[in-house]
Amino acid sequence: MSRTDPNRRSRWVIKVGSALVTDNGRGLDHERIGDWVRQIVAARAQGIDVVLVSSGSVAEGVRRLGWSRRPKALHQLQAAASVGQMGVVQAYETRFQRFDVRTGQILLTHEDLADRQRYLNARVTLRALLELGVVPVVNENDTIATDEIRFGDNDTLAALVTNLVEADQLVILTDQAGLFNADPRQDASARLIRHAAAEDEALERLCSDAPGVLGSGGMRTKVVAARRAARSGAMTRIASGREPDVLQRIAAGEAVGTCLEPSREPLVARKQWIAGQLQLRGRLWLDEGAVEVIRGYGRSLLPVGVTRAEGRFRRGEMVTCLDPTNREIARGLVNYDAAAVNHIAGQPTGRIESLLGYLAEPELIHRDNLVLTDPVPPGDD
Ligand SMILES: Nc1ncnc2c1ncn2[C@@H]1O[C@H](COP(=O)(O)OP(=O)(O)O)[C@@H](O)[C@H]1O
Ligand SMILES: N[C@@H](CCC(=O)OP(=O)(O)O)C(=O)O
Repeated sequence: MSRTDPNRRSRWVIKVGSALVTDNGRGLDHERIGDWVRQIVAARAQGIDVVLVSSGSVAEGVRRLGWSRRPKALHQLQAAASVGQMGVVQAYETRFQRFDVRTGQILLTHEDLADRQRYLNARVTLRALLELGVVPVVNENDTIATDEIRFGDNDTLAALVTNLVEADQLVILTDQAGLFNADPRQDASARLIRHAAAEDEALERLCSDAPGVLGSGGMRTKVVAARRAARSGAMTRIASGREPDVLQRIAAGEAVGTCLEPSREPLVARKQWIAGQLQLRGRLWLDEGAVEVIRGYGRSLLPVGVTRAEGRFRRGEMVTCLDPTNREIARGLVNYDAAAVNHIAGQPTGRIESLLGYLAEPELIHRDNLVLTDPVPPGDD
């Protein structure tokens, strides 16, 4: 479902930082985790689907291994992440279980989101989890990511996940009340910024480079994350995870923390984002019926409405959709490669599996991934 669908539940990505999750390195803060879980369960009942991005694996691993401080060597960080991640996911799973809500672990690397195929796979999995009512718990796959390919901080990862699932809002919970006009650790007179434009590059200059002892990005990566999230039209909220009922108050519309708003209207942002993502790799010709349901009702494109395909595109790449008179009506990310599309063109969805031997998706292009081309006024072509 796209952001414009009136029946759509809203979607938040909630990121929680290491210091919060591990009570400043003392160990997983089960009580606080339980409190966020309670609020997430309440938010879901109000129509908000949540993807959780949680840090804490390294900090918790360091503690479990009995080390006195965060190591510098990558192999030690990776070992700590491997040990600590067990505790992080277990803590969420245990708490959600009390509300009869399932969780699913997703560990991502930079490459998973840079490579189109893997990007699409991650997206499909996350969407499937949300449709099943599961709360995905995401972290970077620290155990295999090397220095060159690491996100390094979960603020960046959370922003990319926000774009990936087209979330309406990215909520970054941290150990400060929000973004201040100077680092409150260094300047006691620093004031909280309540509202700003996410694209405002001057915000970065307000952030000191130093993260907390346990965090890795500091405030700068949060501000940059807000800018990234704004590219797909999402708003970012930076707030304290220690504030009572913080998530519920945000859901109720209260001005908690710092609100970083995208300047562009979400649909415009979303269109530009899809269009800016990829090059056109192929063309699909649609029959009149498909043109009508896509234009008129914003439906997904099914194989039955396609007459033929041209180009050497792969799954996940962008194709243009043409009407029988060669006029472009939409662009979108296709779920099958060119050979497969030509094989299933004109066929009902129920036959995909027997024709190809597998079913990647029931749609050729899901409506979430389909951007209508502005209609050409009569006589204007
Ligand atoms: N302008 C600022 N406003 C708020 N915090 C700031 C600012 N500049 C730097 N910081 C620092 O960023 C820290 C939060 O970043 P970090 O430790 O990485 O948190 P997290 O673990 O939640 O990701 C704060 O504790 C604060 O000291
Ligand atoms: N993947 C790492 C994330 C480190 C990180 O970004 O921490 P933070 O700046 O506290 O969100 C971990 O789980 O320890």
